[in-house]
Amino acid sequence: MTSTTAKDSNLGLLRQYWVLTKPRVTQLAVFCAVIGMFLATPGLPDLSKVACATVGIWLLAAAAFAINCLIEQQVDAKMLRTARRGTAAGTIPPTQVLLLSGLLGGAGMLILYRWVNPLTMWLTFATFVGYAVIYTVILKPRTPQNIVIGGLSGAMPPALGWAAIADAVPAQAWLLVLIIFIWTPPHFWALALYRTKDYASAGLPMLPVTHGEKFTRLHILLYSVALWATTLLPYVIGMSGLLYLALATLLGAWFVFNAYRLFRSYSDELARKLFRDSIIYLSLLFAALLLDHWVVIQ
Ligand code: HEM
Ligand SMILES: CC(C)=CCC/C(C)=C/CC/C(C)=C/COP(=O)(O)OP(=O)(O)O
Repeated sequence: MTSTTAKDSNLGLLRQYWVLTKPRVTQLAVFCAVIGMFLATPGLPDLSKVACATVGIWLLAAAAFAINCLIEQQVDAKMLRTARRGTAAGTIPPTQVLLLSGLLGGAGMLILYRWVNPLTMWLTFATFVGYAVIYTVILKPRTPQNIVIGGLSGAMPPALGWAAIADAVPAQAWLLVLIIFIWTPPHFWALALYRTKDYASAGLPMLPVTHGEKFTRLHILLYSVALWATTLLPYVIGMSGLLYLALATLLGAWFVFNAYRLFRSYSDELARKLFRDSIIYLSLLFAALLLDHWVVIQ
């Protein structure tokens, strides 16, 4: 092998490890955690704590995703979307994934314990167990409510961020958790609709597989309306101002309109669009919380 091809294949392998950590999901989850950190205090938070908490939460999330890929290697191999993962394709040995997760997770726990606080470490560890064990092993193969109940772990990032700065998780932080919790079903079921065949062939009881496409579209719409209402609560309880209220109202109207379009008539294209929009929606909603917070500080 020439040195260029050796370098290329090393890069290829590194990329395969990187993919196991589901980097884009982690980015948005960590973004929500960081917003939690900035909202946790009236002024600017201690930036070195923000940096350590961000790295610690990132590392534990990456470890959780790698473990999920390891546990699901056979299921992933049956689905088009996931079959290329190194764990599913058999190009990365399980022992290496365990080692990688142990190292990332261990480093994350240490950073959170030593430079953030034990509360954040334990909450992030509980989130790790909630996702990698309770969701992946217990709920996902058993019930179409898997992503609703398991969604609690995915919704935790703002509470983790808040705990990192305030060393406590007050009601305002739990409200942000509730928003992501209610956002998760439309986010996931939109994807599950255009990937129904994949999930059916892997034997996973996702809602469109067990209850059909129409029932799923209705539930996406109902959750989207509930989400719109829930996102107004930060203003109602006085944690955000009029700027947030205006932005959340507009974003909610846009998201519900898209969910309604999908409810009225189904196409894979519309479902794919709603899935993509769900990510843009959550990113902008959390950005709006921060923007509003800063306007209040000025
Ligand atoms: C139980 C809860 C959740 C489930 C079941 C779920 C499911 C999924 C799935 C299956 C994908 C893969 C799409 C693909 O491969 O094309 C995905 C993508 C994504 N999810 Fe979620 N998700 C959940 C929660 C979350 C949370 C809490 C966040 C962030 C706060 C998030 C952010 C994202 C992002 C950014 C992507 C896009 C990844 C990409 O484009 O590569 N998800 N989600
Ligand atoms: C410790 C810590 C902060 C953990 C992160 C928790 C978190 C953000 C979970 C999100 C849940 C998620 C992306 C599930 C993906 O579904 P899936 O696993 O069923 O997707 P797949 O079919 O692509 O494997």
